[in-house]
Amino acid sequence: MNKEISLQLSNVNKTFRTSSKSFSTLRDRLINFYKKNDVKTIKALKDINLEIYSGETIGVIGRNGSGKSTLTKIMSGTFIPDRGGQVTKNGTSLLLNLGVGFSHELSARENIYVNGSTLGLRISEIDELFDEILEFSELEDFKDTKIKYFSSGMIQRLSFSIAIFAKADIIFLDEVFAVGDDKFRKKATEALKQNWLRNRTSIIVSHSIGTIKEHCDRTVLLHKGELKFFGDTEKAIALYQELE
Ligand SMILES: Nc1ncnc2c1ncn2[C@@H]1O[C@H](COP(=O)(O)OP(=O)(O)OP(=O)(O)O)[C@@H](O)[C@H]1O
Repeated sequence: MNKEISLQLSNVNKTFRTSSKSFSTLRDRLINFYKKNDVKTIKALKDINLEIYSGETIGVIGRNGSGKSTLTKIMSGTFIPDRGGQVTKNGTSLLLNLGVGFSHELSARENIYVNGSTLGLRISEIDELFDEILEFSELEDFKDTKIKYFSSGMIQRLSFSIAIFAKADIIFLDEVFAVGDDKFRKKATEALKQNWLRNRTSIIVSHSIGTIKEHCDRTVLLHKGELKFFGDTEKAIALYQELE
């Protein structure tokens, strides 16, 4: 079978520079004028090379600070790699960040339209999906309430309910499996499987080994910014557990 490449990373490095001189007020600035500025360099990703094929579900695991979110942001285009690195994508992509991009002064109804548009849906498509989105979120009684009055769980549910209808060829799911309460979580996981994991290329970042084991065809193991392993999910998990 001829596999089509969905996403390819070549020589990807990511360096962050942080400065100790970060003052929010003029007073701070004056008091600390003569203080030495310690610039720290963090190599969050070191020479990453990988290929992901169309339709695969890929897991990304690693300990805190190993570079998982940085890798996802590079793959989705939120961050650019250091010079010399290359990310090649076949199709459109979407980084699912629950609740990000919502306006708290707008109602659930208005946010469905605004957020749906940013996720690639046309207004006429949102018109058609509107009732389904609202029903899925179980927030029908709050459709005209400003979301500043919502709990964080309600906002996540609304955000998730829009995202499952989003249009993209590749989706990045950074810790989205913990959405809502137990009952909603089960329903959300099933919807993700139906809408995304079965049909498209998906990259799942999670600290939940159960989630990775359940969904991922292959898994990336990151350790201190390095790609320690990429392949069989069971093997990646075993290696990850040896790290601890
Ligand atoms: N915007 C940033 N500016 C400076 N340093 C950053 C930035 N983002 C990440 N880092 C650093 O890069 C390294 C990798 O961070 P990253 O968030 O990718 O790790 P992670 O594996 O997703 O961690 P976690 O499991 O805790 O979410 C860390 O040392 C972190 O401090």
